[in-house]
Amino acid sequence: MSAEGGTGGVAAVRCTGLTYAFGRTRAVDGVDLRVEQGEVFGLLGPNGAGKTTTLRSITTLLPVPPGVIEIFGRDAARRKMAVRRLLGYVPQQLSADGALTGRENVDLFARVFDVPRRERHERVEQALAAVGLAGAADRLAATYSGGMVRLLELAQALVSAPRLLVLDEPTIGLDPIARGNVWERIAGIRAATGMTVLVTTHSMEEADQRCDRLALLHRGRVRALGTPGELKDGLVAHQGEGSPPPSLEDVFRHVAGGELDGPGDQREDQRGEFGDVRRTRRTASRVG
Ligand SMILES: Nc1ncnc2c1ncn2[C@@H]1O[C@H](COP(=O)(O)OP(=O)(O)OP(=O)(O)O)[C@@H](O)[C@H]1O
Repeated sequence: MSAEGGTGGVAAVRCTGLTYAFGRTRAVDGVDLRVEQGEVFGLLGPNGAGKTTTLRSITTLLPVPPGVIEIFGRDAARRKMAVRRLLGYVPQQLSADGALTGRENVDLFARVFDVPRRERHERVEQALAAVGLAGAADRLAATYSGGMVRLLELAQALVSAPRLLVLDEPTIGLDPIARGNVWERIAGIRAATGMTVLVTTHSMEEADQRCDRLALLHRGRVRALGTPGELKDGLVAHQGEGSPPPSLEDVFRHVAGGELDGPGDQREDQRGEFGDVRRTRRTASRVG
């Protein structure tokens, strides 16, 4: 394996020295990442670490120079439209329209993403079925629960049959059953299609159980990279045998905790919580 975890072959995502600044705020600061085809890759880190900015760069929503991001071998700057055709993106912000039915929402995405007209009907039905919403497809999205809205957004992202599904905090604000349901659907679709999944989450439990590999971002940089097991073993090696088995949360506190806990000079927006964030998307109410 290379330092970025590569095993050779074309990566689903390759970032080389990705840097992005909003004015004087350097949100992402030299990120090198390689996501292999077919894996579920988790981006973790405290609030303000640069996760969303990284995802928005990868999905071509923020401009990056040539040579910095490649998606399945296509340069994101030079071949933006070709890259967009390979992607499905579920952003943190609500992307479903409460005044439309579930089916109409998915159909809208099929049109926007240029799904060929003769395939459109079938692809919309397949996407709704894949997330378990076929039975609710004729209801207005405004009547959906928060968990159903997230599944609808997943269907919207899936309707273009992406090779890479990018999810920004897909389970935030959902109860444990709805969270499990979203992950089960993602796992099922991935098993059926071989799709690559790149996801951000604040849930250590989900990262541990659902992701093949993880990158911990802190202040715009990758501070740790590996499988959940490798990251925990690394902490054992550092602390020495005999310490209690570490959790992923322990790993993260070790990597960035000193800075997070210290008085420091951090801005409020860069102070992080490694536990579940309390903020929720309040999806259902916002749809209404
Ligand atoms: N549109 C913007 N304008 C100015 N600054 C921004 C903008 N978007 C993000 N930032 C800043 O960039 C940094 C990284 O933000 P980003 O949203 O990428 O972090 P994150 O890891 O996704 O955080 P969270 O877990 O809270 O979603 C933060 O300091 C943030 O305040």
